[in-house]
Amino acid sequence: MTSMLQDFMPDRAETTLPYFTFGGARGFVAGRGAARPVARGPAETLEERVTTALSSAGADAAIGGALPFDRDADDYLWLTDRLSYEISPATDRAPASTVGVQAEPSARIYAEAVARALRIMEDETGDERLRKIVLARTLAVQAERSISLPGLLSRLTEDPAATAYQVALPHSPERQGRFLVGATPELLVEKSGSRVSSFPLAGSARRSRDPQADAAAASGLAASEKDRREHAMVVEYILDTLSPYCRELGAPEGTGLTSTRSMWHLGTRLEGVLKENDIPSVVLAGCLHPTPAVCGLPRERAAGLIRDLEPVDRDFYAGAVGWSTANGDGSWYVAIRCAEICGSRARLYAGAGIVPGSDPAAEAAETAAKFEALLRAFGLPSATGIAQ
Ligand SMILES: C=C(O[C@H]1C=CC=C(C(=O)O)[C@@H]1O)C(=O)O
Repeated sequence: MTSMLQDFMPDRAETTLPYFTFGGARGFVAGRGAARPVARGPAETLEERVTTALSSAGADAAIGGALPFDRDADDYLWLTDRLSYEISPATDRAPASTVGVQAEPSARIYAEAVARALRIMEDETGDERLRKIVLARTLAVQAERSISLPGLLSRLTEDPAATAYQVALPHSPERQGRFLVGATPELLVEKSGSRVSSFPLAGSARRSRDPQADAAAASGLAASEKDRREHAMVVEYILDTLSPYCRELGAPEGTGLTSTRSMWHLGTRLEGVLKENDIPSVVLAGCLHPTPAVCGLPRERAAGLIRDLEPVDRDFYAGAVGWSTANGDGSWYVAIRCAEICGSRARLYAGAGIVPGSDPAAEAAETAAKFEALLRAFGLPSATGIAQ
């Protein structure tokens, strides 16, 4: 049986799917041409593996793909001999007609896990105490037939505030032709020459179709002390992690409101100037991820608890996806608002940051709101997963 992955393996003609693709309404960057996999490994060895791969590559080559949530798990990157800039793959094709949606875990069980995390935070003292954890849940979608990736990606480009993406994931005997497809509003790190930037998001409110209710949701978020605390931890962590690489780094505009079609967020644009221009953007992404926007603080403590409290493995959700050219320039995004697609099955992921003062039911509702962009792209009702 021919897998979807085989359809775009290196030796085949440039046919359907690129190795990785990122873009929006204005166009796409895609990895094309001859390609080979970068040796796989954990975050610790990323720089060494990337340097080796690029040492034999041409000036137009690029590395792109996905870093998993777990820093000890193997990443999945491709070295392609060129990037191509393409117009959006506009298509009316519906992704698929869905036949079943199952919340895993249910919103109720998720809220219980949030309550447990809050109790842990309350009970702990000292520097190593848990200060923030991001807990996620999933929706398992079964479609009638194979899900159309161009159809899904095309629908995801409709929100100009997000970067739509599709990256190949490693396949196993049971799961051939897997992809991560999503539309993320969160830039992990971008490098252009000596300039580096990041746009961390944390702190959320669901948007409303009613303009008055929408404005109230925005001003409620801007005034929320809990959300500002949740956000500040991410900004501080990114500043601390990037500062050894930078001779200038700051947040010139401070923290403000930003929005996608379905969510309001607190966001802070960080801008810096690198000490060394040739550090690959993928290496910077490897240092930063997973930030407290998707993991927590302290990072290792939160990652361990996430493994205990979440019943479904995150795999590449909440990792990083992006591309890096031969001279190191490129863009890496936080892999959120996404679904893992494999044939006729999809698994949607959404998480929410928990800090002292969080309310379990409100966090469950927030994850439901974060599913909305993907649900809309699938043509499913936005209420799916709220009460399940
Ligand atoms: C973890 C996710 O969102 C992060 C990004 C923005 C706002 C977030 C929040 O308010 O909790 C999360 O930190 C997700 O969408 O799965």
